[in-house]
Amino acid sequence: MIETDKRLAALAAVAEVRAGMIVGLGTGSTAAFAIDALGEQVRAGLMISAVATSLATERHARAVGIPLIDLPATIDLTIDGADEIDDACHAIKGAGGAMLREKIVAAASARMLVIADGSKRVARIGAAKIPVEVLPFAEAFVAARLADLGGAPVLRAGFVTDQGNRILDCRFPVDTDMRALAAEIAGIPGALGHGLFLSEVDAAYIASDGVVTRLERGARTR
Ligand SMILES: O=C[C@H](O)[C@H](O)[C@H](O)COP(=O)(O)O
Repeated sequence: MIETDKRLAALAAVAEVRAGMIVGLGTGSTAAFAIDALGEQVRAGLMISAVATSLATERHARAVGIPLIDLPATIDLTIDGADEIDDACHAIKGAGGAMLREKIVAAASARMLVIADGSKRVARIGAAKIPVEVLPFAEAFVAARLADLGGAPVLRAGFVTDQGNRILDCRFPVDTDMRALAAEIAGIPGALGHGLFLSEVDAAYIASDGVVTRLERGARTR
């Protein structure tokens, strides 16, 4: 059922893709449904080009025939999954370790859509692990700073990002001010990116028991 919901959410987002667009392709099991659907449309004649947010997505996109380009200055529309999303379209991403490239692609995008099954929808983000990508040289230093912030960082064992870096998974107290936290993490030298997406997501398609709900963010803040 969850797989059906992931697919339905993905199809709803893919319906926003128009000919000629540059599309950002997310990473993960939900984004994979969007890549499959777009690949089908490309093979049927839809002209788009795409930017991949991970090496896995790059391989998948090539396999289904979607033409890929390097990151341009502007992307028209990005479709990506999330680990948690609230009704204001604040999200946590990065369970698959791709959040650094995902954040760059999101920032370059005129519009970003999150797709998810209903298990990802929460009243307030923060229960999911918040991953922080760290330069290996700076691992102990960044871990200590994250611990000072209350994040109880844990190294993701055996995992190396597409950029050759490590991930520290953090859990912060539930009442943490996420916007202040995002700024604090961004200010730690050696912390290269994190999974808090507080301003990037414009809308979300969330499917539960076969019904797709669309969440639309208010005024864009960036
Ligand atoms: O690094 C991984 C990405 O942020 C994914 O988009 C996120 O973890 C959701 O993945 P899934 O759709 O597999 O739950």
